[in-house]
Amino acid sequence: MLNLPVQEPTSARRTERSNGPRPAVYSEPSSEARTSGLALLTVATAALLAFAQSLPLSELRPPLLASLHVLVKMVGAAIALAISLLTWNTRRAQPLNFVIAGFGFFAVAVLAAMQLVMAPGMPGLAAAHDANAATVMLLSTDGAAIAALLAAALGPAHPGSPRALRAGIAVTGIWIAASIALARAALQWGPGTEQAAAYAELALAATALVAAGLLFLRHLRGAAAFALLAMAALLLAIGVAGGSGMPPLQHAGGIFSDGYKVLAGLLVYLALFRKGVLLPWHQLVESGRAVEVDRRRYKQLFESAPDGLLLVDGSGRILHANPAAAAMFGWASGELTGQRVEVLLPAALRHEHERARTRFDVSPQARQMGRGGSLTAARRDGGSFPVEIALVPQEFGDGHSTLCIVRDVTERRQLEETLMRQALHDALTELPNRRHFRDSVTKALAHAERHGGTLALVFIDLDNFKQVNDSFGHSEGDALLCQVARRLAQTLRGGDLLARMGGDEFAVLLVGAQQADAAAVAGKVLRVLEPDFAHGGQAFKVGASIGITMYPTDGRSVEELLSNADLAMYRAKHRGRNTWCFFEQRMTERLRERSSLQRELAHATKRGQFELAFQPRVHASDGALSGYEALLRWRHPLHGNVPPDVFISLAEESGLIVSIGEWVLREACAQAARWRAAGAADLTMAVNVSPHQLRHAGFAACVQQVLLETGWPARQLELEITETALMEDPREVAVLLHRINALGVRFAIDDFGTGYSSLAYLKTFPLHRLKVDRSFVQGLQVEGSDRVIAASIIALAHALGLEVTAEGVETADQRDFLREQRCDELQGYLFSAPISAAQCEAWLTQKGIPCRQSLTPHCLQATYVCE
Ligand SMILES: Nc1nc2c(ncn2[C@@H]2O[C@H](COP(=O)(O)O[C@H]3[C@@H](O)[C@H](n4cnc5c(=O)[nH]c(N)nc54)O[C@@H]3COP(=O)(O)O)[C@@H](O)[C@H]2O)c(=O)[nH]1
Repeated sequence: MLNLPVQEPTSARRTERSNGPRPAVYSEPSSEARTSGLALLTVATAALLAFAQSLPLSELRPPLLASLHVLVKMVGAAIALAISLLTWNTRRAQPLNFVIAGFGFFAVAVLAAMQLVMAPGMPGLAAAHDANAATVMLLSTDGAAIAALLAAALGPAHPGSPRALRAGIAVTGIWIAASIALARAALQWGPGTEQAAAYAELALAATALVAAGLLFLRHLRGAAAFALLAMAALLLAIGVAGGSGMPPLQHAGGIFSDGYKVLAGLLVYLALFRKGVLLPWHQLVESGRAVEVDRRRYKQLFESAPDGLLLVDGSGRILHANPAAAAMFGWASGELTGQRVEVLLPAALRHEHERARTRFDVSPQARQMGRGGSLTAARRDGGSFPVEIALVPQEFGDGHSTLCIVRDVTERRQLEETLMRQALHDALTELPNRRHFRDSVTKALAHAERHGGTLALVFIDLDNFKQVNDSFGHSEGDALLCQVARRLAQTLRGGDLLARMGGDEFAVLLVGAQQADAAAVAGKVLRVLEPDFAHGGQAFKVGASIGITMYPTDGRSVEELLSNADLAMYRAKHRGRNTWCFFEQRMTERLRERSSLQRELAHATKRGQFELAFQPRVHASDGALSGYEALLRWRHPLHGNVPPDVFISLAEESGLIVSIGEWVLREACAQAARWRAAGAADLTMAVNVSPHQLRHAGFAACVQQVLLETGWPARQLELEITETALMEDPREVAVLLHRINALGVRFAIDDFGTGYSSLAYLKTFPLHRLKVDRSFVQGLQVEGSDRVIAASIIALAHALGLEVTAEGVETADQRDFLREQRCDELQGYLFSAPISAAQCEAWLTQKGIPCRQSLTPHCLQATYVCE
């Protein structure tokens, strides 16, 4: 059986000793029944004594009577001595008032013995047999007993300090010495002191009665031992009063008087015995039982604890191991006892552990679970596993030992690793994520700063990914991202950190790289993305715009480097995508300028800084005017004309495009209505619509409202929507366009050929026109793919029942080719640049509604070269 160390730690015992005896011994349990039994016994004995007093003892012969009296006195002295010895031996378990009472009874014992020595017929003192001296001794003895009981009644019930004990001993000694001195003085007194002695006896008896009352009062307050003392004081009072005026010996009355005193002494002995011996013994038995209960409880806890518990002695030997520890380390229960604790460690760690244990033994300190990190432990079969331990130094009487609490953290460690992996890696591509990347850059920066190194951050944003995602669905998009991640990972070196920053953004950290290295990596990235990506029978083309920042020239913190790389990447996008760009300081200046422009844009409408320009569209067949495209112009008081390419994107970023777009729509329709009123009845007004406007819930209502307000016929309003905007959320957009189309409004798909539209979806939109992007038109001069593409787009549009407008027509060759391909409408500088409303009005007024008439150069005062 496992014997747990349940004794109190020596340190605890030391503390207790220094604090003196436990106060618990004074919390005497009430024992009313036993006290009443004793009271009955006392009363019975007293009654017996009273009865005995009626016996004819006085008829006994004087020597016999004297012997009997001496015997009674000897018993009394012996009891008094027993009381004082008991008190001395139990002085640590007794309260101070009882100890002082016990010391008083020592005086009683000594003085009673002297009385015996002084008795007639006893060999003894020189002054023996003197009646006065004997009376003094008797009075001193009785006085000592009564004083002792008074001390018990009035004295403090707390433990006595050594000083108080010494004082008690001194008083006792003084009392004895004073009594002897008085007895000696009494030798000089003449006869006739009997009367005074009788009064003194009566006074003592009265004092004993007072003591009895006080003791009884203390008994009533809950201390059972005082009941015995109260009864003792009462018997003493009877004894003292009964013996008053009698000669000390050879008198039957004196024997009875001393009998009461003997009885009183017995009760005092019993009271002190109960207090000093019985109660502590009961408490000892009780605490022994409690200790046993505790021992069982702790044993149960030890054995059922889910953690491994090992009690290891100072030499590293296992004293006890609980079943969980045995199971954890692959040992049978009980086998670990007696083993060295190092058997639980892999061989390679044992020596180091022994040294650490020796250091620990020199100054053992408790260690909390997991504080010292995790350790590797060994199973009996040689397998290892991670553990955390807590150490609790133990100090018992048999030397110090250590309780080791061992926890197998294998599962927790696996979970932590999984969580850590999830927290630092992208779930889709399994590449390090943004957080991981930032952490790595932070560390690399710290290292580079210390060692004067360099870093390059290559920020990669895929071109056209959004269109793929929107057109072909997210699963295709995800598959494409995984392929991109694989290709990038394969093309980079092992030491380079490739991360997915989110969406279609990737980043590479190149430690120790110079500009040339970063440029080489950017070039490699573009090359590796060049071949088509294939998934689900589809082929996708994905390019990338790459921004590069260098440490330390372009920034010194992660935030700065990342945001500058982002700026450089945007620059690359503006440069036409699929290229890379190093960060330059002026990019941040441009950013600042853009922010300030964006703030001013918010006030441009109410400050009247917006104007519309109108670019004519002509019929390809005869060059007759078919309509206008409204184009927004921002006349900035300081910056002059801000190009729409700049401010439209700012308006889109800030959301201002919704209100600005509404202003354009209203102005364009109002203007067209005025021209209509002037006779230009059949013209179409085309207005550009941003994807942000389409996403705005009130767009359809806004169009309806504008048409109502301006009176412009819905069928003569054409909303131009870019291919990309259509494909952002094709289903939602189709629903919206059908709602607006129901009003009669027509739709043109703008910049066709630059985006990624699905022909399947094109059929679902209520489209009327397709505008061929000017990038194809401008490539028509030379024989090549653009001619083929433009021709195909026109044919496709016609096949879908759409009219075709070619944008950016600048030369007659372009016009002729487009005519040949049966393009319906033409728009471009060849016919007119965008012109102001006033210029258009001047022309309309002069010519009188020239609908379906050839435009002439002079009338539009613009670069107009129509034949
Ligand atoms: N959502 C809105 N977008 C608008 C609005 N107003 C303009 N825009 C868009 O801004 C982009 C730039 O427009 P802009 O600078 O006005 O350029 C237009 C023409 O000036 C230009 N163009 C026309 N003919 C020629 C030509 O022969 N050669 C040549 N190099 N450029 C020419 O093309 C632009 C019109 O393009 P498009 O809209 O695709 O028909 C532009 O994307 C505008 O759409 C607005 O109110 N809302």
